[in-house]
Amino acid sequence: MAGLNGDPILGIDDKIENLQYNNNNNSNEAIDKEGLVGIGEESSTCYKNNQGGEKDMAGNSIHRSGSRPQLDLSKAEIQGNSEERDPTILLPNQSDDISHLALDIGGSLIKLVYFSRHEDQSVEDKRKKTVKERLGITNGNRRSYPVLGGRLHFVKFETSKLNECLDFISSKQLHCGRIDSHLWNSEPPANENAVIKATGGGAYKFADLFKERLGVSIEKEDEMDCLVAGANFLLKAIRHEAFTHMEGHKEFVQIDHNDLFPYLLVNVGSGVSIIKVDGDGKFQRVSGTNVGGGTYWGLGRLLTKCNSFDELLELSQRGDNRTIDMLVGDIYGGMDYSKIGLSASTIASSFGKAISDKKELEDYRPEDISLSLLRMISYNIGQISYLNALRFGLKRIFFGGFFIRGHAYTMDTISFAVQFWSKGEAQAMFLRHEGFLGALGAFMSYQKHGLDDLMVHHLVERFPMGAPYTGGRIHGPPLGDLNEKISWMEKFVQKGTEITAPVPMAPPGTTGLGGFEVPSSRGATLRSDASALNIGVLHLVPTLEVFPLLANPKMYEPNTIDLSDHKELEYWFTVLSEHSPDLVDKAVASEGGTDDAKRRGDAFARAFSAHLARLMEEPAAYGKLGLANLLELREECLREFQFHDAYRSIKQRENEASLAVLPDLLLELDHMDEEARLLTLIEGVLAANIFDWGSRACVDLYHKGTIIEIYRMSRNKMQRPWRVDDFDLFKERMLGSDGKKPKPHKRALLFVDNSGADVVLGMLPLARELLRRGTEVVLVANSLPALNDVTAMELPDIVAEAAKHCDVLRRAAEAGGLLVDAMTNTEDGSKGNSSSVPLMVVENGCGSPCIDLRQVSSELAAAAKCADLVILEGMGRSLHTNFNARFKCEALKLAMVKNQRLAEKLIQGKIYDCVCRYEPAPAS
Ligand SMILES: CC(C)(COP(=O)(O)O)[C@@H](O)C(=O)NCCC(=O)O
Ligand SMILES: [Mn+2]
Repeated sequence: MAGLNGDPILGIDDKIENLQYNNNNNSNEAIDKEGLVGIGEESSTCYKNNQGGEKDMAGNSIHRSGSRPQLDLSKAEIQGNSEERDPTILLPNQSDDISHLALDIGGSLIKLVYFSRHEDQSVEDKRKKTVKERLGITNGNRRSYPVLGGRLHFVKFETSKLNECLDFISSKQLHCGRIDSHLWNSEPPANENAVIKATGGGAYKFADLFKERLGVSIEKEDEMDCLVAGANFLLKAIRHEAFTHMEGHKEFVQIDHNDLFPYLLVNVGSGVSIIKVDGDGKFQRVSGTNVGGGTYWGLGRLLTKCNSFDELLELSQRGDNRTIDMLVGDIYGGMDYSKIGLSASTIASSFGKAISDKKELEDYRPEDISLSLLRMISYNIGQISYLNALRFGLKRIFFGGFFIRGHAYTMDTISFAVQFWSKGEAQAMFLRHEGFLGALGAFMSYQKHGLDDLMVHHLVERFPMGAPYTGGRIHGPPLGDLNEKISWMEKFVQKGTEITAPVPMAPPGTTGLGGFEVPSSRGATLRSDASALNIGVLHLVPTLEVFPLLANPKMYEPNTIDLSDHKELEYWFTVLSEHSPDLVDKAVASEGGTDDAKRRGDAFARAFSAHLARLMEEPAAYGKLGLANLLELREECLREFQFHDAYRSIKQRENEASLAVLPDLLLELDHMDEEARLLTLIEGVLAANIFDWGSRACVDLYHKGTIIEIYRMSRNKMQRPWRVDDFDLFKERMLGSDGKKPKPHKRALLFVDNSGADVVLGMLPLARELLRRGTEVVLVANSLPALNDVTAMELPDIVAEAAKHCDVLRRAAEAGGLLVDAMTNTEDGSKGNSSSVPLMVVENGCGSPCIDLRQVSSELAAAAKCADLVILEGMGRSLHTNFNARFKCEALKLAMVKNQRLAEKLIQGKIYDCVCRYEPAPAS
């Protein structure tokens, strides 16, 4: 390569000589390697009209309790522009004492949904103020009320342990109706009139106890109303909520919000309710059956002497129902009854063999009895549901309720029945939050906290981080503060127990043949406590938006690597596990290496490995799992244990080193002609992407040489053609052909990646080139630290340093409001050079090495509106995610592949190969 290949760049060696990662000089060759009542008997049909009023079948009004406390709307005013979408509504007379806790108190479980408000940690720094002014964002589309940023938590307790639940509510002061988390530590406020919404039989049964213990009144909400409200909310607002389950295979179904109604909701509790849902608050209980979960558990207990529902389910796993059920083959001498499409293994009569067997109850294995019962009840529910779907011409049936509890075999059996009877016309679907439908619905009944308006992109589901977690079970409620978390971890370690998820049980030897056909996932993924884990914590971030430049947001899938392939999951699991000790070292060092930091580091390592193990066991536990989620999990977990920036000092060191050589690089670039310069700039971005502390291969390299040695080697390896090389196309767009000068881009969004050389010697010079051509440049950086990625908070200082050496950058930074101090210092107070195109920095809304463009910050969304070029840089942002993303404008994806397996898989290349993918704007 011309220009920087040889010596000029060597001239800067001496300036950063001391900035070695390690004093080993043998570096030169290194780069070449590498969640009922027995409703069935209840028959009242309730139809709620559009206005929210309810009538029974005779048309009588049903009392629906008013919601207290309510919002004080007096003196309410819209802040900012009332024309604007979702303006902020100021409620000056409203205190925050709105209860944000709701319960579903069932016969066996208490489900609790509560909301905790984020402590607003966002700092309105100078950069944000200026960016907001420049982009015309008045409040970032943030509705400070009624929807508040915070977290929605899902917790459950056994009803027999009601006292634990009351202690939990009390310890978190959830009954006080306060939403400010910091108040949890202060004196509980008076709550004489406090009301908690609750549904389920226990809302009646235990109302006095709640008053006695917590001083709160229980306001009962209708169970059906709640189920439907909860289901509608989930289906509209939660990504990957619904899934099908056939032959052990779980597949998420994306429901189109505009095409959700009508559907059939089958709630399988003790009894079964079948509800036709036509819209929000519009539903009818069209049928039900008294043969439900209570029947399975009741009969099962009598017949097997089991002590719990879970035990009974576990027994079924090892059962063989052929010993009890009468099969078609038993009647037809082992033959199929093919004329009417029944195979020999079809159950002709559940428990039918028991009539002819001359055996007593003791002669049957409890395992076989349990399986036979489970199949009988599941098939029956599936069949009745299908018949009701047929009655109303419905294709979609959602199953929920305590009987399902994420049990693979139950779901398979129900699915099979629906499919068999409908001949594939109707589809059985299940809900990840199925256990929490009622509680969520009760929560929704608090009038106007605005949750019903939330959209998928406002909710980020995260792994339940803080709960004591062992053996694949979450033990009790989530832990509140850090000390609780750590001390739990320590206690756990003292007990000498390993924190690992349970090893999935081996499929039983007997096959249990004898269904319509044989559901193949039988027991293989049975978890005694499955429903407790299938959900995360929902982070409500009302400011998030869909990136406006996505060509097709509905089809957009951020992840390139599909982790539903188990081999792939295993590989990345190993990569992340092996990286963990090094990460812990860095994290502990970043906090001064104190004993407290060490304890936290230890706790982090255990919590992270437990989460990884859990996901290995059930990858779809929290919805569809991609590599980006795993990488984000790691960062979230670090933050959970209060490691806010593990690579802080490394980033500083690399920034300093790179800023020291920047002037020489700029000088060199300025001596090149346009074409050579553009090539050198792109090479520079690709080469500097090698400074990646998340890649094992790269970290190994850093132990072998200085920053500059590595940088130089990397540049020397930049021979074209790169493995993906669209440079010529990009060049033509930038410089033109046949003497024709193309119009410069109006605004370019540069998604920057790592600190140090990556941003300073790679992306900033490229930004400078664009600025020079009259293109506005927006540097898009992370909101929170992740590995050694540069953040939007850090970037203005880096730009300011660089601007000291470069007029183009200085003028643009001034025009973009980045050099605020510099501007206020100018004598006439003029806002920089008005003729310069601005350079801005905006945050992307994430804290991960990857980016999911369905959920970005409002400032990025605003900045994107008039952009015509998107440049994504780095492996996380342009390969792990967004490699296949299509935009409404031109896009350039630049990265060095620093992982052999990814190189092979994605670009049929090898480690350190480069990607320069240019995609012109689609024809409009
Ligand atoms: C975490 C990363 C995506 C960061 O890469 P970057 O976006 O900084 O280019 C990358 O380092 C990575 O995929 N690391 C894990 C694979 C490995 O160690 O080989
Ligand atoms: Mn990075």
